[in-house]
Amino acid sequence: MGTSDPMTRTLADDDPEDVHDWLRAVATGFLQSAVSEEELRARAGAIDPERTQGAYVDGRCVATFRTFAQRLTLPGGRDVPCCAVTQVTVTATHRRRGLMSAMMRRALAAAKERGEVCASLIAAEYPIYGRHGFGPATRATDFQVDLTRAGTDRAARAADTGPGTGRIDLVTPEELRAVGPAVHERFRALPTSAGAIDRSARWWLAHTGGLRWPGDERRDLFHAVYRDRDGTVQGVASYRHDQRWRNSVPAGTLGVDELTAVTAEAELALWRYLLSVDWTVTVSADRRAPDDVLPLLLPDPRAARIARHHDLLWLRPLDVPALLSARDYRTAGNLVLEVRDDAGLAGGRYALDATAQGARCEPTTLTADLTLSVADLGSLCLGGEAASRLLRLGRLDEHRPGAADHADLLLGTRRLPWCQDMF
Ligand SMILES: CC(=O)SCCNC(=O)CCNC(=O)[C@H](O)C(C)(C)COP(=O)(O)OP(=O)(O)OC[C@H]1O[C@@H](n2cnc3c(N)ncnc32)[C@H](O)[C@@H]1OP(=O)(O)O
Repeated sequence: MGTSDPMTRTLADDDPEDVHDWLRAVATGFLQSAVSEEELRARAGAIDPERTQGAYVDGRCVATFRTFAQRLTLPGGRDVPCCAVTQVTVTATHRRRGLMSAMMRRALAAAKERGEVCASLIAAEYPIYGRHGFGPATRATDFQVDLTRAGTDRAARAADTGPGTGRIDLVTPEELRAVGPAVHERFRALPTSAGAIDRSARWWLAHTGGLRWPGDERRDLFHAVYRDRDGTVQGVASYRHDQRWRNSVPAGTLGVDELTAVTAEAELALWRYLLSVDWTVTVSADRRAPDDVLPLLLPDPRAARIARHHDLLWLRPLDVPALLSARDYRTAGNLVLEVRDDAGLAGGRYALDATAQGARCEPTTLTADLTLSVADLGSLCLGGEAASRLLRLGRLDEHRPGAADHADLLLGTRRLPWCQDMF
């Protein structure tokens, strides 16, 4: 067994075996025992060697860390470049020696250098990333709808989308690949889509079964689209069905994998469709917005049980002026924030001037209204957390009475920020 200290490096540009070794280490880090050659080939396509770090001991990869370029939608519908962090693993033999922290520091510095406005990730466990300046910025709700209690009309026409409106069509994976990306891009640009992230061509390929490997447990999805009266696709939904029966009676669960709608009409029509599929007693819908309309669509909203309510997207501001200038605010107003950042990446005092025409945020010497950590700014910046709640916890310092309430008025959003995609 080697005794040398781990050496951290980015992957080689021109060596597929280097990438494959790294992917095997990711699998080990995530406690997956074996990876097929086919899976290695399929996964390798996502990897940009320059943005991928590995730590090596005697030539063996013991820690992994990867980032990729992402676009994040802010309140108001504009998006900013973001550094998405993923596949962070340290093999059990080498954990708690600072390997992850060292790779994180390097990745955040590189992101700042590239001009990425913040970093994002989905945290496996809550306590890992706060110390690196990440705060939970969006939450998601997993609903389980008991159709036997919901009071919905099971005999109604499945695709009844209402008088004179559009229609639901089931489409093939290839058809979804053709129409889905444009719907999602339009969705991302809506003023109410804060927290949405872009989907690559690879994302659509994986979602529609174009990237598979043996042992992949993803079940085949059905894809439905909503077309409005003019034939324009305004929403898409993908779902699976477990086809369960008990004593000759349907006992199935329809699992909603995703639902993205550009119009309210499309959103309602797609939900009505998903709630009406025969052989179904339970509709499960994971990672929905906490303020999704789903429960209120049911005559008995309590039939939509909340199975889980959890943090999803975590954000780490890297460029406070760029982040706060690009979003819209609920009302006009001024706020001076003192941001503490132990890593020295985004700290400083910043003046925000929000108007109906747009916002400006720049470094200032004015007296601060609030002092907060960069991680708490990550939680507040999309409007998914309240400054007044953090104040009650003693996590913010208020230098002007009412400043936290004023921050809530400015930063709060009509709809909660929401990200339904895992990465
Ligand atoms: C975005 C994503 O990819 S999420 C996936 C994260 N990966 C996993 O969960 C896979 C299993 N776990 C692991 O691979 C590792 O334990 C990691 C990646 C979570 C941490 O890697 P390590 O190299 O052990 O972390 P590192 O030594 O840098 O820890 C830094 C600090 O964070 C703390 N920390 C690390 N992991 C955890 C955790 N799971 N819970 C609580 N604290 C933690 C450490 O105790 C340490 O604190 P200290 O500086 O006060 O001593």
